Amino acid sequence: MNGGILVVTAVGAEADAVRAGLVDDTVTVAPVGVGPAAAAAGTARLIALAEAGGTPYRAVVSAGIGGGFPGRAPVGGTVLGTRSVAADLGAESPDGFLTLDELGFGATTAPADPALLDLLRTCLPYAVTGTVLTLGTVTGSAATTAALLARYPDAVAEAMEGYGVAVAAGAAGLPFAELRTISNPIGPRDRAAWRIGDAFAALTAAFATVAPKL
Ligand SMILES: O=C(O)c1cccc(C(=O)CC[C@H]2O[C@@H](n3cnc4c(=O)[nH]cnc43)[C@H](O)[C@@H]2O)c1
Repeated sequence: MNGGILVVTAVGAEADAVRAGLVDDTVTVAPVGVGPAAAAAGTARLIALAEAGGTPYRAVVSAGIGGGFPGRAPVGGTVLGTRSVAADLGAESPDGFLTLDELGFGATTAPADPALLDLLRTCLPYAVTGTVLTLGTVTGSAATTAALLARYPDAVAEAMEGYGVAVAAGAAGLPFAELRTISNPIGPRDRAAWRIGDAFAALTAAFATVAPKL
């Protein structure tokens, strides 16, 4: 895949970690804010500006740190999303959570582009592959962790931006993928368990391998 790749992160420190792995300027890295709304709005604006400037992007990657489901994605590990799912977009009911799809209002799943995902998997054979959840609220209890896994048995990680980035990329007809490195286990809130430095190092290592192939 030649040039014009947009990598969207939430915060500047994630963008710096990605840039530390790059050797040239074929990849544009931009922090657009935390959460799905900031991710969607920021990504859409960057895509539109590039199109208007005559240098459109060829693909979009949502990248950054995330939480890993214990036993599936270890802290310090790397995850590639087969799909990014807006896991809290829907309605509660006495019988359980209803997704937007079930309500008939749209889709909550954004699949990764197969060719882009294949390329990333080839570059990162050590990465865990599976569903990455996008949530507006960081999971902080065993009960929510279990409920999410019951609804999404193939979930490996969660973060707060992937689905938003995917919606913006999809609206522009661009291939999308999500790459996360794991800073913390998902479960009862425990700030002492965070390993942000390890996750940033893994982001740098991943993009050092991936960027020359994009
Ligand atoms: O205060 C806490 O307990 C807490 C726990 C996990 C994450 C946060 C954040 O505010 C981080 C938000 C930021 O980082 C990504 N991220 C990292 N880990 C997770 C996670 O376990 N669940 C969801 N998002 C996570 C996220 O994409 C944001 O950009 C605070």
